[in-house]
Amino acid sequence: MPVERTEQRGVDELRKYYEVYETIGSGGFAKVKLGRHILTGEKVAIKIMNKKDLGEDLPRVKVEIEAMKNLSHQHVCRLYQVIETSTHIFMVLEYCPGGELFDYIVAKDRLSEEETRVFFRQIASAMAYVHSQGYAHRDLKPENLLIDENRNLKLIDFGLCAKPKGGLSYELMTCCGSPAYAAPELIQGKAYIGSEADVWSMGVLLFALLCGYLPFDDENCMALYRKIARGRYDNPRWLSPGSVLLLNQMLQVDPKRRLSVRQLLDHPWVMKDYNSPVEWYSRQPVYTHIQKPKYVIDECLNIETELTLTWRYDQTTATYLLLLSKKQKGKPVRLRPEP
Ligand SMILES: COc1cc(O)cc(Nc2ccc(C(=O)Nc3ccc4c(c3)C[NH2+]CC4)cc2)c1
Repeated sequence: MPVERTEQRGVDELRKYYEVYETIGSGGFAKVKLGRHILTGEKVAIKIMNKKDLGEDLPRVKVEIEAMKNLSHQHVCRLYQVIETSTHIFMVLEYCPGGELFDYIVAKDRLSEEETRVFFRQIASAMAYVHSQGYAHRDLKPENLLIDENRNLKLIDFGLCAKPKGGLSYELMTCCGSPAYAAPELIQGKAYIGSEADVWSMGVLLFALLCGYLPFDDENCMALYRKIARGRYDNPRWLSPGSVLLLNQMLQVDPKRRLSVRQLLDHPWVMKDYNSPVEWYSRQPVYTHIQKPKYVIDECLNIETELTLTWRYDQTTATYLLLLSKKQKGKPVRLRPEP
């Protein structure tokens, strides 16, 4: 079978369930296209990966898909369906029409402390949840935070996440993520704790939101590494004393002196104007097993069977989750009429 016909078969499988429109994002070995789920009419984002382009990145994709199957949270982009053919892997994801937080910051130059606090509380909520599930994200940056239709943030791209077998207190060695947001211990190749490295990245992100530029920056990679390892940066004059203090507590070179995510949740700066800690529990827990109603198979025998359904991330999962999403948005919960 010629390659192009095999490749076309891969895309045909996708088109059984989704209309596919323009490219809305691309990076590395994948591109993301806008799509529409035919059965429910709901818009989705479809991450398209050609296996022959993936090469040694294929394990990263598998890591991310497994992670996404265990993560369901109001500030984490939802995975609806995975379609794998001989040539492609398609990840059908929650659609976030506001695009990247990165572009939002650039468009506004920098954000006010009040607006930053709204976004930062959502980031802390997502990270506390991800850590509670035993994962470290390891690539936190404004490009990996999308804005949904209600101006809420959604964390994306778990391709570099880690779930140490012994739990998050176990040390990691892999150096990964984007240098400007990477913690000193990570870029120095030391053994590090994923959640502690994530807090450093959150500090760099908080600085970028409040200032509109990076605390550690240099075109030369080695010069950048030296600045991060030294941990010295200037606070612009418009930062409040509360912001300066919080940044200092997060951008501690020694990870043991750094704030934890849990300490962030009720930090005075985070609580200001809200007077309540960040809610990090998931409002949409992922039931790994959906309990079907018990059936009495045979009155005489009165055999009760519990049919449990596991998420297969197939068309059924996508249809169920997209109908649930429609219901949560107050839209009529019905399938689109046959064309
Ligand atoms: C877990 O979620 C993931 C994981 C992953 O590996 C990648 C993604 N990538 C996405 C990228 C973009 C979008 C998205 O919806 N982008 C989008 C949608 C609409 C518009 C834009 C971007 C930008 N211009 C305005 C219109 C969704 C997921 C997620």
